[in-house]
Amino acid sequence: MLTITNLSHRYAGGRLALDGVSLAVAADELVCIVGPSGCGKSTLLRCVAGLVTPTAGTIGLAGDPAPAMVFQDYGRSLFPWLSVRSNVDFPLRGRVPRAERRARAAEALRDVGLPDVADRYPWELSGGMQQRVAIARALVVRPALLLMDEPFASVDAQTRAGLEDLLLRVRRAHGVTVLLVTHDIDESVYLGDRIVVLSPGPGTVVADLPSGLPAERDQIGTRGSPAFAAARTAVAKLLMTGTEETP
Ligand SMILES: Nc1ncnc2c1ncn2[C@@H]1O[C@H](COP(=O)(O)OP(=O)(O)OP(=O)(O)O)[C@@H](O)[C@H]1O
Repeated sequence: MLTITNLSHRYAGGRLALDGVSLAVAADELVCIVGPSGCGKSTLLRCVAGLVTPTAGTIGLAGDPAPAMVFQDYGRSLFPWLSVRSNVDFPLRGRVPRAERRARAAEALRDVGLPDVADRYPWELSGGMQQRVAIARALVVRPALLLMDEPFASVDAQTRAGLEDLLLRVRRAHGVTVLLVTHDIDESVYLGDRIVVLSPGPGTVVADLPSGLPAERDQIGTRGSPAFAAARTAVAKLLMTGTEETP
């Protein structure tokens, strides 16, 4: 689905943000990227989204999946002057007739568990609900690839757990491939089929680990399991030392 090869990016000011990152994501996989602040996680996602043109390396997207992106800051990514319905169907404007746009927005809002808020405005909703609207807006284009940049970092812990489970349900229901950036080790293990650990900036891939967890996850059982503890410890060590553990 996605093949990133030797990707490097230097911003105009001269700062090297990424240094030779290679990474492949198969169809239907959910891959989490973790790394210290400033290591280039957002830059990597922006390169894949086409928002930033990397200075070196290649990004291959099989089948032209036209990725959709969800940002951390839902407060700034939703349009406050548009209703929830209009926010969600916005990416379809000019591409899809109005009636179908409306139907698809309603379907996306049902997918994120918000069937009754179409006529409300984003500022009338809680932070967690707003982020669900942002996810619905990403789903409305039926993306094969969903890019998520710290999507749950701005909500409280309980809302966050709900949104994590929502993402796991949605990716299964829609067979969507997900590349998700987080600085939260536990979240990367709970959500990921694989966890890619980046070094301090400029980011390079330190390790690419399978989570080792069964596909079915739940907040209590999974997080309390020995496999979860083992994966969390492995990722934490890699983040602290920046090197792979020798057996
Ligand atoms: N538009 C820009 N112009 C110049 N430098 C930038 C720009 N955006 C990011 N950088 C720099 O590139 C480096 C990587 O930034 P990036 O936001 O990708 O890291 P990150 O891992 O996502 O950080 P965080 O976890 O703190 O969000 C940082 O040193 C940052 O200051």
